[in-house]
Amino acid sequence: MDDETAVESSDLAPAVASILASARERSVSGERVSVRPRSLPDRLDVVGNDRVPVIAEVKPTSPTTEGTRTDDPVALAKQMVSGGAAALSVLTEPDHFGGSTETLTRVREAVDVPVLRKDFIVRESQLDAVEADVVLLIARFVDDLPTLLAAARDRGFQVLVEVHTESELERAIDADATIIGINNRDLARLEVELETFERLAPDVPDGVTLIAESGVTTQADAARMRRAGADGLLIGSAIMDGDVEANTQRLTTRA
Ligand SMILES: O=C(O)c1ccccc1NCC(=O)[C@H](O)[C@H](O)COP(=O)(O)O
Repeated sequence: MDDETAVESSDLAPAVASILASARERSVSGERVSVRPRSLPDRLDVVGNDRVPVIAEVKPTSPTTEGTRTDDPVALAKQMVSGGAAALSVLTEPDHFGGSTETLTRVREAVDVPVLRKDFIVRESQLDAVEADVVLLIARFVDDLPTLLAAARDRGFQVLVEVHTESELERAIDADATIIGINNRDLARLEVELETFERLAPDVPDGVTLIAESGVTTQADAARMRRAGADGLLIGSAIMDGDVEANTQRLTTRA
């Protein structure tokens, strides 16, 4: 089964349209994986008793970041864990985020927390060859969400389904997603509004692990997302900018 979406490139920021086009075209080959994942929901629960449960993101660059961070991503990942990160996210998209699947594999070997593969997965074949504890499916880009979700689960992955609108959230719920991320970043204008999470979170059923994604830069932002119901916060730019361990320490400390 190969899965493509009907999303119009003209509705997306140019960088996102280009990433989506290459995700659809990138040839992927490799053996089917069978993952024994570290549990993301359990880890967020445990860490959330004492600290802000943060999924810290190894994100060397991005369409909205100036410059590229070139230090060893494995060293950065270890600093994130030392700083109190509950879990990690590793960008594997190469052209706009400076990521790679090799980096993900090295990071996952070097730490013992759950690791999310952050990429634009739109076809089942992209789920092969690379192990991770969690994979991301962006609802907007996946037409047949239940089928791709099942394909990921069949390989052992936990699945974070990302949404940005009410209708995408409905699709995620209908597909029985158990981990849902509400992305505060709009992929058309790349603008970030924390109100997005606050607006959608009340419609997420009990029992779903709910992640607030993007735009958290201060302890006050983190507290705001927790108050609105986030079980975990996905934070990239604010951690990658400067001293990664100190930034993680600050953002995982309750305000
Ligand atoms: O971060 C970007 O510039 C970006 C641009 C286009 C599509 C996706 C993008 N980011 C992906 C993410 O989901 C974020 O890296 C993640 O949520 C962390 O966000 P932040 O803390 O705001 O860096």
